Amino acid sequence: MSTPQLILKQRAELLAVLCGGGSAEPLDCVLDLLLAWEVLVWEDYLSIQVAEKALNYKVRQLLDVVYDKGEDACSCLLAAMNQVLPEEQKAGLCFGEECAVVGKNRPDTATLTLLADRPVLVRKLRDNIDGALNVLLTTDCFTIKDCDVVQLPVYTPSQQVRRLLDQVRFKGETAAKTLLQFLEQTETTRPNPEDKENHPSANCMLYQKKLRSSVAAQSHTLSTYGGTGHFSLDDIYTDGLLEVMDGSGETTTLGLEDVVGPVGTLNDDADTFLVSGEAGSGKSTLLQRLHLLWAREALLTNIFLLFPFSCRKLNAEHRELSLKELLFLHCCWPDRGQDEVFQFILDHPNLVLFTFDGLDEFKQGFTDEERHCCPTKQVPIPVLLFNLLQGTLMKGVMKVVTSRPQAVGPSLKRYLRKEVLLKGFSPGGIDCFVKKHHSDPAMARRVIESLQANSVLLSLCHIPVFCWIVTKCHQELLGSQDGIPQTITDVYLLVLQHFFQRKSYQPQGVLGKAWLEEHLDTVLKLGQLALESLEASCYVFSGYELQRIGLTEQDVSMGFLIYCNDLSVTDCKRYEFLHITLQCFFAAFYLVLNRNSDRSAIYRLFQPKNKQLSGLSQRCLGHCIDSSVEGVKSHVTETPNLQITAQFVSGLLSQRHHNLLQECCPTAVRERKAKQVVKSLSKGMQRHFKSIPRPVEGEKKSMHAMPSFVWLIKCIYEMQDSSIAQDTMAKLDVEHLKLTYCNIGPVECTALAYVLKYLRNPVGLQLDNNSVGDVGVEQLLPCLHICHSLYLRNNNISDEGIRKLLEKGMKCERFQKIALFNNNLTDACTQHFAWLLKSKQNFLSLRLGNNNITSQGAEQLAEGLSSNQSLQFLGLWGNKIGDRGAEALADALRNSTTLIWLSLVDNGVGSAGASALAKLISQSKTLEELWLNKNCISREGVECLIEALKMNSSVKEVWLRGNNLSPEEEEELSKQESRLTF
Ligand SMILES: Nc1ncnc2c1ncn2[C@@H]1O[C@H](COP(=O)(O)OP(=O)(O)OP(=O)(O)O)[C@@H](O)[C@H]1O
Repeated sequence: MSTPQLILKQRAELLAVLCGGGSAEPLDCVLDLLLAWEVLVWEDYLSIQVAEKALNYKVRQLLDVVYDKGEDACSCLLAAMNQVLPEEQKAGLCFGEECAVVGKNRPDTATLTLLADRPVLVRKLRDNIDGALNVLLTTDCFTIKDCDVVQLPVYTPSQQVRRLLDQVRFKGETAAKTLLQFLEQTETTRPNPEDKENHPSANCMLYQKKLRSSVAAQSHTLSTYGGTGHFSLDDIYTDGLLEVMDGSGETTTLGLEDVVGPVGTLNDDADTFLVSGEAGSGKSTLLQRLHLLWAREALLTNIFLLFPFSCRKLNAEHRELSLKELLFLHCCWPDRGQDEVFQFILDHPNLVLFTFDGLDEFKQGFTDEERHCCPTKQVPIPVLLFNLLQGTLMKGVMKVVTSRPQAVGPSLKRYLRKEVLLKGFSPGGIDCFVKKHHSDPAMARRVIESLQANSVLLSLCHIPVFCWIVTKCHQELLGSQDGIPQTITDVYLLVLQHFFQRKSYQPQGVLGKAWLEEHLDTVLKLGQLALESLEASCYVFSGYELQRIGLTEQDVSMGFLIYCNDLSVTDCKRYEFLHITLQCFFAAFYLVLNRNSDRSAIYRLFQPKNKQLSGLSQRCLGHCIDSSVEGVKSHVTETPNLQITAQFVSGLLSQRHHNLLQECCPTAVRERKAKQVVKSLSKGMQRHFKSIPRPVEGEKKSMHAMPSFVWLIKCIYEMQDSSIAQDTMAKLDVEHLKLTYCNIGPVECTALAYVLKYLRNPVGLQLDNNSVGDVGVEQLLPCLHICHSLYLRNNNISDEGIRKLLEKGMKCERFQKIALFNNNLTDACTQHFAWLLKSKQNFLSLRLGNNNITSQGAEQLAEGLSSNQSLQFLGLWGNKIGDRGAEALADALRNSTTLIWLSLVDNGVGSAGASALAKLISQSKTLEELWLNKNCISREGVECLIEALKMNSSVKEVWLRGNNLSPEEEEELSKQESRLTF
């Protein structure tokens, strides 16, 4: 194969390796060589190195320019890449035959010498840029402005040298001569820089060792278990569901190792990887696992240094710091050669990774208003963090950030390389976690059985933090006399009981009925701390703050607060709640039980957008609020925590917990607060309903849920009062309810069904692109009777979920349409659809695209279709039904008097299938559109279709793009029948 062909064939791979690490260094090195070998002339170089263009643009430009230059230039490009790329990146690439770069005569001008020696000069000058600039300045070859252009801190030292060389060339022969003379003079006195470049020095190696061992120490146990029994991360870590979405909305499941891999990349030029997930979905734990595996050299082996940061802890850093100080103070300090280690970091951004856990907890919302690119200048922490995320500072260093989705606004999204969604545990993950948690297999089995017997509880366990609580409180759970927990408030009350029980002197399981009253003082103090600090976005507390609130050592020993595992240099002990959701729970308790709270506290909680710090919080938490941040527009990241708190407030004020709370708070106060909650929920819903636009003529009245709609529904669910749900839904009048991309998992499905079942009129429920799963499907069943259509595209649903859904669906008179594109369905689900079609003679639309249905499945479906006289739309796009499947379906549909639309796109259907479909066409009086794109139908098959169309007047279009036909055949056949589209 010729070298231009080689380049063309491997274009994607070459692009990937030259852009892969996000660093421009490999491309720059290749350009240096090509300039030196005279493959590129200066104009070519300028057309590639366009300052404002992204790296991938430049690489593409290089490939195009060299390709146009022909065979020799292409050979040289491959040779240059072979020389520049590290061995592991060359695997799988073909560089063609070794190309001898023809030795050229020594150039006769200094300017040309700079080009010919460019690769060597970059290495030589890197450690002496200041010296070179000095000489150029004093000889008047350069102005101060020229020096500034070269020394922009955003450049790595190699890039600074290249800018210097470019500038010298621009200045002309005198400047070039001056630079060469300078080099000659300094040459003899310099140590060999080449060794330094490729191999980290002994000091760097030592630092790496120290960093690895401190990261390992910090990450090997799970912090939530501190004080309540230890689990090493190895013993308990269970893989969560990780997904990434590409630009076209398709999702792919990922492994931990792919979090910083290329799959799902949306922006080649960015270096920030976001892992987003709801509260307690396991983001911090995932990061901890990543850290531990790096420290053990089991993952991210190409990363030389990994610096872990917690945004929670960065909140407490009020000093202005430089990047160097941030790294060394907050992670670990080099024992030797600080400057050398830091220089190594600056020179090798592609070997460094930063992680920032919990961006949602960072006090200040992301902004890119203040640019900062100097690694040694001290600036406030937010400026440092935001510039790192944008890549203005330390371009090329990979950054992994975790956050709840609500905290990631469009301004940050622009700087994301990709977004990975963490969706909690799969059903298999729940089992695995319980087994890891209980070393006694019999106990594990009992817990799993009790979960399986209660689908509400099972749905909660998809969120790891709930799974942890449920598993941890198994004793209270299995022996509960108050019924099985239904809501997250129930689950967190279990935790409370569990912790108090541990410290009680009473025998196991007999915490007195008045247990809350007994511990009320502790609960209220913890509640006060929790609420005040939530309002101030403060999650770490000093001993002084605990004292101020009156928390004693005994209160702390209950285990709800843990020591904050902090690597940074501060001597005082600091505390945090076991998990942020527990902080929300205590805050809710305080709002509910505190007799002195101001009367509008509940209303304010349900209007987080208008949130203002209460006088109390301002007074008490002045020290928590970063003075440098005051005055900056308030950020919205605490809203999710306040929303969780509101959920708990709703739950605690529900009638179900009347007995528990009756001795702790006067009934009249509680009832007043409960009324406030109901009023707030009702008002919140009204706001949503008012936002519903008037339907355009001919279209359905439809509501696209705003983000807080699901939250309000969850609050109503926590109250467990059907009359509230009923009253709310009585006011909703829509035909279509759209909840796509709303992070709806099984827990949300439970709440949705609880409320939506009271809708007055039937509705189309659109839940595409969520994580409903089989358990979520089961949770939706109580509202299926009110759904005329159910859209569940891309939701991880398998055959078992469908079995349960259709069992109920068959009995629901109004249920007429279902869309299940892109789930995990196989032939095992088609018999259920066949029953549905047989038994429901008003069913209209069945869309099963992009699943794994083969000819067998199609045959099963055909059985149902042959006795159905209602179906109008059947979509099987992207399955594998083949000719046999197409024949079975065509046979079964021949007697249909209702079918309007049929899609068998991309199903491996050939001419035999087409000729069976031709018979369907010849008999059908209703079919209007037949979609057969991307199959393997040849001329013979199309001719059958043409013959059949002669006898049919209902069909308007037959789509045949991407079949086995030449362009000439397509042209000829479309002339014969205008309804065919190729
Ligand atoms: N992969 C996992 N394996 C085992 N346990 C897990 C896993 N993920 C989470 N957990 C459990 O759930 C708890 C909460 O998880 P974690 O703190 O990682 O969630 P998070 O998404 O960071 O929450 P938040 O957004 O509220 O800070 C952990 O302390 C641990 O007990």
